[in-house]
Amino acid sequence: MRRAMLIINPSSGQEKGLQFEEEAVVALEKQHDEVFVKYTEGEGDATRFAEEASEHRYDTLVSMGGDGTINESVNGLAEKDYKPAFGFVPLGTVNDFARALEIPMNEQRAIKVLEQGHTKPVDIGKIVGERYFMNVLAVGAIAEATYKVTPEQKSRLGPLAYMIEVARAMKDETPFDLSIDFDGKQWEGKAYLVLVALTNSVGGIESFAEHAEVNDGAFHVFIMKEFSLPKVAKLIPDLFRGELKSNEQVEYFTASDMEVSTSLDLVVNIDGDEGMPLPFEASVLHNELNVYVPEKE
Ligand SMILES: Nc1ncnc2c1ncn2[C@@H]1O[C@H](COP(=O)(O)OP(=O)(O)OP(=O)(O)O)[C@@H](O)[C@H]1O
Repeated sequence: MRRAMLIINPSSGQEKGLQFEEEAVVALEKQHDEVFVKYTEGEGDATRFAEEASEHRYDTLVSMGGDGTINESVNGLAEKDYKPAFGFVPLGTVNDFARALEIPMNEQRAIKVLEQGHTKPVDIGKIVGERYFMNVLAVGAIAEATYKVTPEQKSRLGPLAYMIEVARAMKDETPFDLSIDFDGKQWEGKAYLVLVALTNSVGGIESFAEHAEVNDGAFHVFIMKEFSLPKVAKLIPDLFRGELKSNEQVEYFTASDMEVSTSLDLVVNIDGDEGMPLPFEASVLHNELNVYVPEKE
């Protein structure tokens, strides 16, 4: 008897979830005897539903929503003794996790991926003692600028809305003292921004950490060091060419475990949402979840 749970956030992606409910149920019924649908009403619901799916040993958990809903679902599954296979239909603005896994942005095609039933093991990030994440951690006032993006800007401009706020913040930014202990080594220096990417796609830009694989067991750490104006101009072309890690304004390394502290009162941004004050410790949970992905020919 195979059972699937389908979590829908009815408010995600301009309320597209309910529109695709029936199609998703029909797709899941191809490989499951029973499909239970749960609707979120607010923060924490997707986590609770995912915990329930793990506790009651569902074979599959599927979430339809934006990165917020997917993140909450992953938080309900990570490090549980029993974990259902996890699938999702991206309905958000940025959908970094979907981009990294090559899950189509088109809802019907994403639902087809569930029907094919092909899964692969994927890494998850853990902020020790706090929570889990799938895409990226960011530290610096530039990262904090992303909180200023309103839902209206997001639906009007998409990922560009974030870039505009970041560009605004860069104008009057000052560097901070940063210290990262990682895998028995240490990096110390002045920085404007630190990004810890678990996948290639950051802020909707798939070339950000082009070489990152979803299950390489590594964080890809990018530190934007003190920059001089003529040189900073090269950051943008390098970013879109997938060469950010070799830019001379950027320090790059990989790590599987790291502790990050700074001189300023900064808060870590976790997958686009405000997290907790520094310092924090993060580690990679290698091959933590089995996720539905398109089958490669
Ligand atoms: N029924 C609901 N009505 C309103 N908000 C909800 C409901 N259920 C969950 N939420 C809230 O929705 C948020 C998650 O939204 P999510 O990120 O999935 O979609 P989105 O905002 O459309 O996507 P994105 O952030 O990528 O644009 C959570 O903060 C959660 O509390």
